[in-house]
Amino acid sequence: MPDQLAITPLPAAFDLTIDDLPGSKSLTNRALLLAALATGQSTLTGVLFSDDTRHMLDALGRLGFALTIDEGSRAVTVTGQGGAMPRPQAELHLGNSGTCVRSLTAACALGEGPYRIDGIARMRERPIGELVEPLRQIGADVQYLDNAGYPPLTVGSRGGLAGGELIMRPTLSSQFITALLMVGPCCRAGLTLRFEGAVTSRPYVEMTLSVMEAFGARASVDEAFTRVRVEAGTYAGRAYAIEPDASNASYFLAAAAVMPGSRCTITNLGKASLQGDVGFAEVLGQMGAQVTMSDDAITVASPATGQPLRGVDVDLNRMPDTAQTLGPVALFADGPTTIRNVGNLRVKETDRMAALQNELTKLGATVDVVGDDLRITPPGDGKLRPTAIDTYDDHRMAMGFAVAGLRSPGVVINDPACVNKTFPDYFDYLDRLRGASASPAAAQGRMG
Ligand SMILES: O=C(O)C1=C[C@@H](OP(=O)(O)O)[C@@H](O)[C@H](O)C1
Ligand SMILES: C=C(OP(=O)(O)O)C(=O)O
Repeated sequence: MPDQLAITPLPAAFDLTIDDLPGSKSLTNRALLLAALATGQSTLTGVLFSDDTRHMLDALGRLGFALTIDEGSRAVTVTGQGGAMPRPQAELHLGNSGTCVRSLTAACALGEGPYRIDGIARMRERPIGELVEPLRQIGADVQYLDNAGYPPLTVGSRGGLAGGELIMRPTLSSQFITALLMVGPCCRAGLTLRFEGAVTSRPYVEMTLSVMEAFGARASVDEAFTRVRVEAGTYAGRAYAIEPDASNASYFLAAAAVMPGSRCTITNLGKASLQGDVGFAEVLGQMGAQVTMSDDAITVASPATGQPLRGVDVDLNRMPDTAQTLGPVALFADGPTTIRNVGNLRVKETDRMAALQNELTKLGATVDVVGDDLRITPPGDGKLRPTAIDTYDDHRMAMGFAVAGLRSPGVVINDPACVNKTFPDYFDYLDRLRGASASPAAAQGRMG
């Protein structure tokens, strides 16, 4: 990919159905790890192949699990070892993948070790202490190799994890809870987590429990979501189909919302999804976009003729990865947009609060960060300033800001290859909108 990619505005409205969106990163990495912890073989279909999932595949290989990878048909077969780690030691390099670093730190605590876990420079700035402390309490030996509370680290245990009950105060990332839950069945006494306070990014924890149950775990949650109990037991290998990635669907749905007269449908994703990010379509709906969602399809069309997008005041704690989709959409609204309760954006691929503020400001918006909230006021004259967008090695900066360039001239994406983290073919999919922008349905302005 080039160092910079100019996004040219679409020539006309588009009408497009995407029925082959690549698989979910979150589901792929959960299913791969649970398949490895299970007894017997699992075949996963709809697998995402991107940097983050290649790190998981590579790690499982280094840990000694047998994998058969068929990238062409998006399938992976994993031979599980019933909760055992085939190799007693390994070195894992996990890039900037939070899902890998957190879940593999917990899983490696099942083996003797030491297993060494590390990532790129940014990963060494992403905290992990809120996972390490509870892991130590249930029998893991974790040593920080550089800075306390951050990778790199080594992990292992003498004879596995005891389990029992853990009190969890609010964490910066739900991935710590996910990591603990996934090893829950392999703990001698099972695992009970008691949450003191709200669980951040909660739909991801619910997703974890759903995938665990699909692989045969027994788990229960109370109605108020203050206690989760996972029984000791064994995961069972199975065939598992991975859904398309809902976070990555958000960019195409956003494009339909901002491009007058346009419509986009994503299939195999809808109300029945395990991914909280399907809720982003409803945020576009609150802004005035026309939204329909069935069990297995989502359609978003721009507001009815003559209606502008409205600014919105929304809590995105349940779907933080969509903040970088909403930010650029907010530029086209008729008033300010407030994104609330997203403080943990500061510890993701980059400091996403700062990155959003910098780049939206370059495009002409006024952006105020107040505590864990972001307030975005679009340019007063309604026109975006042509500019090169810095992406901070963060795939979602590239993907989200490219949407603005579909409507407004002069948007250039720096380092577009950063999309490889979760969506290597992103710009090819974006070109499909261009291809569909002269389609007869769109040209007739069917969406009003
Ligand atoms: O569990 C997961 O698969 C994820 C959880 C979220 O992280 P946080 O819980 O840190 O918000 C999300 O941002 C990330 O992309 C994937
Ligand atoms: C935050 C993200 O990734 P992770 O935490 O898994 O590195 C993301 O994909 O937006």
